[in-house]
Formats: sequence, C-alpha cells, structure tokens
Amino acid sequence: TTTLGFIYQGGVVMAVDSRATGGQYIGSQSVRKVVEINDLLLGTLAGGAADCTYWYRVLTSECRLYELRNKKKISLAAATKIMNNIIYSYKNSGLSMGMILAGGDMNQVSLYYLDSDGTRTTGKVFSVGSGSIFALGVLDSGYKWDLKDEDAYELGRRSIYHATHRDAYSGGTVRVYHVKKDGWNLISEEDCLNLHRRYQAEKNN
Ligand SMILES: C#CCCCC(=O)N[C@@H](Cc1ccccc1)C(=O)N[C@@H](CC(C)C)B(O)O
Repeated sequence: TTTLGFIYQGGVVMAVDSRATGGQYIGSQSVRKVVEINDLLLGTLAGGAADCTYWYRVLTSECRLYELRNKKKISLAAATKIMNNIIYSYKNSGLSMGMILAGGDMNQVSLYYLDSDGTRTTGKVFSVGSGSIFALGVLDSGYKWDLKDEDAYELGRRSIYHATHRDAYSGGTVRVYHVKKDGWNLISEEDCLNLHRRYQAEKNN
C-alpha cells in the first residue's frame, strides 16, 4: 500500500493506490483505501486489511452516534481521539494499521496521522504504507504551501504512481481526493498502467 495526505493553501489532497497482497499473492486491485467517515471527514487505510476495514467502520459509527447525541458534527480532533483511544486499548495485541485522517476542524482543515502503536499526530505531509518511501521522494521534492489545486492533485498522483512503479505491494488504481473545510470530492481515479504510459511518453518527448 501507498497512501499520502498533505495540506496546502487550497485544503488537503489525499491520494492512494488500491492493491491488497498476501505475501507475493495479489488479493485485490480494487480496494478503496480512501474511506468516507462523513461528508466532512476522509481517511486513508494502510496495514492489515481486516484491521483497517473493521476499525474504520467502528469509527464511522462512533462519529454518527456523536452527531445524534450532540446535534452537531464531530471535530476531526475528537474523531481521531476516539480512534486513538480504541487502538491504544489494543496496543501490543497485533493490530496493524496506519491511517491518515483529514477534514474540517473548527472552521479550518487539518491532517492527522494515527497508527496501531498508538501514535496520533497532526502535520502537513504524511505518507503511510510499504510504498511510502518512494512516494515521499517525489512528494517532499515537489511540496509547497502555495501549490495551485491542479498542481497539488498532480503531485499526489505522481507520488502514488512512482510508488506503484517501484513497490510490488502497491498498484491498481490511483485515486486522488480534495478535502476542504466544507466537504471533500473525488478528483481522479486512473489505472497506474495508463499513468505509466503517460509519464513514459513525457520522458520520450
Ligand atoms: C490477499 C489478501 C487478503 C489481504 C491480506 C492483508 O491484510 N494484506 C495487507 C498486507 C498485510 C498487512 C499485515 C499482515 C499481512 C499482510 C494489505 O494488502 N494491506 C494494504 C492495505 C489494506 C487496507 C488493503 B497495504 O498496506 O499494503
């Protein structure tokens, strides 16, 4: 898996691949690794497929229960704290999860990283998964706060593409999302083989 999220002047860009593997066996090329928590919050999943899928659903139901009980949307800080407390209660029991969570938080967007060790931090640039070392090489060299939206989307796309090219455990579809303080939307989803042809053609011109 390769997942990433970064904050810039236009909000947050999140990008992921879609491959699931069991050893050298490819279990799926169509995993949705960007998950909707509600219409303001998005998350990315990396690690154990069952762990990520199960606990993301628990988080989603906790967020909905918060809304029903409090008659207001949950903040990103609160949603990540709920997830972190759950994960921490299972520390050292073998969970394997790395999540990036983004969304509106008290009238601004913010970005959190959570993992099954119990880490919960905010930041501007995160990449998580077996391919994150490749993605970060591209992402860190291209990141600026002042990126224009289209350039930010392309930076996320290229970063995931390079990881799918070099990491055997990443591949399939490259999905790019844009998260703003008032909502998120899907920007693009392209097969990494098509991206490969496009980027190789650019090199040959
Ligand atoms: C094949 C198959 C079923 C999925 C097995 C399965 O959890 N694979 C994991 C890798 C892993 C992790 C921990 C123990 C063993 C195998 C996987 O593909 N994770 C990807 C993300 C999830 C959400 C799809 B990525 O992190 O590579």
